[in-house]
Amino acid sequence: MLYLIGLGLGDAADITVKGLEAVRSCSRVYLEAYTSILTVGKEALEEYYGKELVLADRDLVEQGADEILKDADVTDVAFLVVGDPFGATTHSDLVLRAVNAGIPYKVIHNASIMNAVGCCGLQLYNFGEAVSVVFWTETWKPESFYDKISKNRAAGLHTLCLLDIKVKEQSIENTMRGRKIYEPPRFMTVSQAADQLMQIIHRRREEGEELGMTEDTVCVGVARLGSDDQKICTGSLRQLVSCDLGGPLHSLVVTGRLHPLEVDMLRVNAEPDALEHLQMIDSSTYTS
Ligand SMILES: C[S@@+](CC[C@H](N)C(=O)[O-])C[C@H]1O[C@@H](n2cnc3c(N)ncnc32)[C@H](O)[C@@H]1O
Repeated sequence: MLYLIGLGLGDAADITVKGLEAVRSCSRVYLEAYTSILTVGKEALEEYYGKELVLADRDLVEQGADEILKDADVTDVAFLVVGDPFGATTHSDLVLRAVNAGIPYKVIHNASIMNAVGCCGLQLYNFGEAVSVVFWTETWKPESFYDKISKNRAAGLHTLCLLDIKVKEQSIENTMRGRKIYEPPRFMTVSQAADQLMQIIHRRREEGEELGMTEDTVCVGVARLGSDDQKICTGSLRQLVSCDLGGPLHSLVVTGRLHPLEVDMLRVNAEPDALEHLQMIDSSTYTS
């Protein structure tokens, strides 16, 4: 049996009882290590589970799936995913490979950033399509996430922006020379994502485009949701450029039309200036 087990968002103890029992019964346990991270590392999980874990990077999952599935028809193998196994990244490829190989599989769910983000006070029903914000380079500055946010906002919907994670990346030079030297891991912060959005807004304003959001749009930055030191900060996009929410992982929410209850909830974690702004919002007409 292949078990896909969600680990939740906080620390080692966030695994469900059902998940923990499955982990302990498996002969091999893989920890997916490239789409999300917990605030604790592999060793802390090993100690808590009483089980050795094999780190599964992108190469292993995408090119070495046969190794993960080996003998899973006669023995139990676990594939651990931070959050929920089907939250944001679906790992459908691994499931389809198991199905095609006649290997039974079972999913043990857990909290995901896709639903935990509700703790910021916005109603999950009012979210549109989630987007990914990637690190810009000198020569590659994609803006498609802004267009999706604008589309959501035009429909009155909020947008969850998942922020880039770069692990086991190589510089172009090292790749070209065939050297296996990796860059240190990087995790995009709320401040960096807000800054990229501000740059898009400025550029599009100069081009005379009608804007889907502005520097004054109310946004929420969240960090390390589910952990003891989670942070939530509500402010205008401009304010979030200078916020420091600490270590990874971060997500940014761009609000759409706000319900009065959502405004009340947003006030709980609002920056002082944003508080004034929120007080002025007439939720039925809010669009800025
Ligand atoms: C591919 S998604 C996460 C998928 C994961 N399986 C889940 O269900 O949560 C990874 C992104 O989610 C966001 N994220 C994940 N965990 C988070 C947390 N605890 N706090 C804030 N953002 C988080 C970050 O933006 C991160 O880059």
